[in-house]
Amino acid sequence: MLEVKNVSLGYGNHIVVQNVSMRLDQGEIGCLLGPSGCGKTTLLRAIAGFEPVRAGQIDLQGKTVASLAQHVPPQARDIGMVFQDHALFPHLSVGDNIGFGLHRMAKPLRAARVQEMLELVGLEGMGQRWPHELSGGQQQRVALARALAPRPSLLLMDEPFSSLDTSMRESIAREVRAILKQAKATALMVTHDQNEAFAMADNVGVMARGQLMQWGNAVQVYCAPATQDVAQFVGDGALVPAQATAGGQWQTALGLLPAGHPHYQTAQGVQVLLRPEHVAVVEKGVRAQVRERTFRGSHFVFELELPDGQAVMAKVSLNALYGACESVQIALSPEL
Ligand SMILES: Nc1ncnc2c1ncn2[C@@H]1O[C@H](COP(=O)(O)OP(=O)(O)OP(=O)(O)O)[C@@H](O)[C@H]1O
Repeated sequence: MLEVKNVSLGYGNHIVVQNVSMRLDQGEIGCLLGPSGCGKTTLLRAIAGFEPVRAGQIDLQGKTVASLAQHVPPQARDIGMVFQDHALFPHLSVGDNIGFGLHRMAKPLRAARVQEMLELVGLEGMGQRWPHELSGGQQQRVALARALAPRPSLLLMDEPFSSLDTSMRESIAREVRAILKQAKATALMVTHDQNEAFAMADNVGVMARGQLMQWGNAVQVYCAPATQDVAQFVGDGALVPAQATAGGQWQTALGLLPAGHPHYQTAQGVQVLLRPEHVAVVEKGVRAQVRERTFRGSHFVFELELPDGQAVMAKVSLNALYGACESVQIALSPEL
């Protein structure tokens, strides 16, 4: 459906996306996730046709739409777009916003399609309203309906929930996922919010410094980060020094980890990833000082410091009443 092959992109003399390859199958939802400035939006814009490629090629439905030799303009790519700020037309009703891209359709067919889209996004009976009469989440659903109405072969979404309240984003992302699945749409979203990406995507692409570091489902990306950048960007945790044992395991300050535990060759030697759930507060273990305690609803996450200054994090039950600066004993979780 969408295939990006060894694509590099840039502005002036500056290359900002390097040798990225990825594919989305029909009906699949992908998310590009990464820190600010890593090149996510530039890649999305190139897929839409707003940026030329510097190397590589982009295929849509088996046809090359971008390469050094070819550039199909955005309007000829059969792509729908949803932007950060919804970009609804304030002087058009909700129904006319949704029908905007359907001008070539006969009027009755167009009205029927608008009705169908209103139902799809759960806004039946709101076609006559003005955009300003809707909540932020409802406006976002109108933007989605407008983008999906012409049945584009690919939907691109650039930070579509960033103007919404943080507490709403994850639930809206889940809602939008259900709508996209019902419409059997193929979609690619850009976000820097991992909860949003995990709630929305079949596969997540993690970018750092212009490169796609990993493309996989949420569990793969969280449990087996392909690179140090992915380990640090996705989820909580700390990278701690480790030495290989004769048996192929990893020796750390907290004990032995299995050979397959996520580990990375860094400038400081091999480091292993310790997620908060990998570390437990115990009665007898290694002494550590609590630096900070964050409430996470079902548990606390403690930020701890070992005697050598190494930082680690631990997932701790709510009945643990330790506070900042207190000393605790920690060990690797028995589940490891
Ligand atoms: N029009 C432009 N001209 C020159 N440089 C640009 C332009 N747009 C983006 N850049 C640069 O390209 C790099 C990638 O930007 P891009 O917007 O793709 O990142 P991003 O990952 O989407 O970031 P954010 O999450 O902050 O939107 C950045 O270093 C940025 O400064």
